[in-house]
Amino acid sequence: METRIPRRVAGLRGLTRRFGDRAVLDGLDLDIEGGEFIALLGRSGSGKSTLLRALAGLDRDLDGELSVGDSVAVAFQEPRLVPWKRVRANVALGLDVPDAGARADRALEEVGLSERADAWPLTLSGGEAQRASLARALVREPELLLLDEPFSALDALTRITVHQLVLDLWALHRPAVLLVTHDVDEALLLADRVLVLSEGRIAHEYAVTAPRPRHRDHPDLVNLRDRLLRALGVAACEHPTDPPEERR
Ligand SMILES: Nc1ncnc2c1ncn2[C@@H]1O[C@H](COP(=O)(O)OP(=O)(O)OP(=O)(O)O)[C@@H](O)[C@H]1O
Repeated sequence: METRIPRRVAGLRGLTRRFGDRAVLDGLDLDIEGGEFIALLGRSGSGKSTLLRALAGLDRDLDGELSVGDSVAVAFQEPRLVPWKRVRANVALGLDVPDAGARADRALEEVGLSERADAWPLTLSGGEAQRASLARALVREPELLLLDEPFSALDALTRITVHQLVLDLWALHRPAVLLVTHDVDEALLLADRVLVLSEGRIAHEYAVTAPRPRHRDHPDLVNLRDRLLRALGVAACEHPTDPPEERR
């Protein structure tokens, strides 16, 4: 019988990041296994982006142990496309292989953006630009894909489409994903594991085992949403006996 041995793509032990006197990350431990989809929640200023920058190798002022493979790609909240390069060239940027153009075309096809390959970034819609940014991250076939609130600027309908796209791409390429988000429902719809960052550490961790595609009314998700909101220090969902003016 074949047993799957999880492959670790990142391991952090006692990771600490100080800004002046303040330790924003304070002895944080985290392991990321190959192929798992993690969502990272935390109050504003809790250090989510700081942790992501550490994992991306963009911050060297760290104490503790940080072991991350070379194969890491990041997509940020704003797509960060180079305006004077066409979409295909943006996707292929820094890709040092002979068939970079063909790979970029394949990645653009996967995100449904083939028709915009020769467009200038400024002519893309928000959703298209975000898909180009995903193609740029995925063309590197990363073992670890870091997503820093990539959906937060999208309108609700585009967001649903891009959620599905990310799940499809994840199923196809199976990178480990660490998604930073403010949105509890987004975390529950997408991730296998939801982490809450607080006081510089992973303070809470929840496994999400509901099968995909998920619906937000699934009883497991309703229950987890309540627990997550409490962990984040937000009042849990409205109660039928609440006075009307206190309801959302
Ligand atoms: N370069 C810096 N210099 C000084 N302080 C910083 C720097 N970068 C981040 N910080 C501080 O570290 C804390 C964590 O910031 P970070 O951006 O990681 O939080 P976050 O959880 O991603 O927040 P948000 O959800 O609002 O995006 C904040 O208080 C921030 O002001």
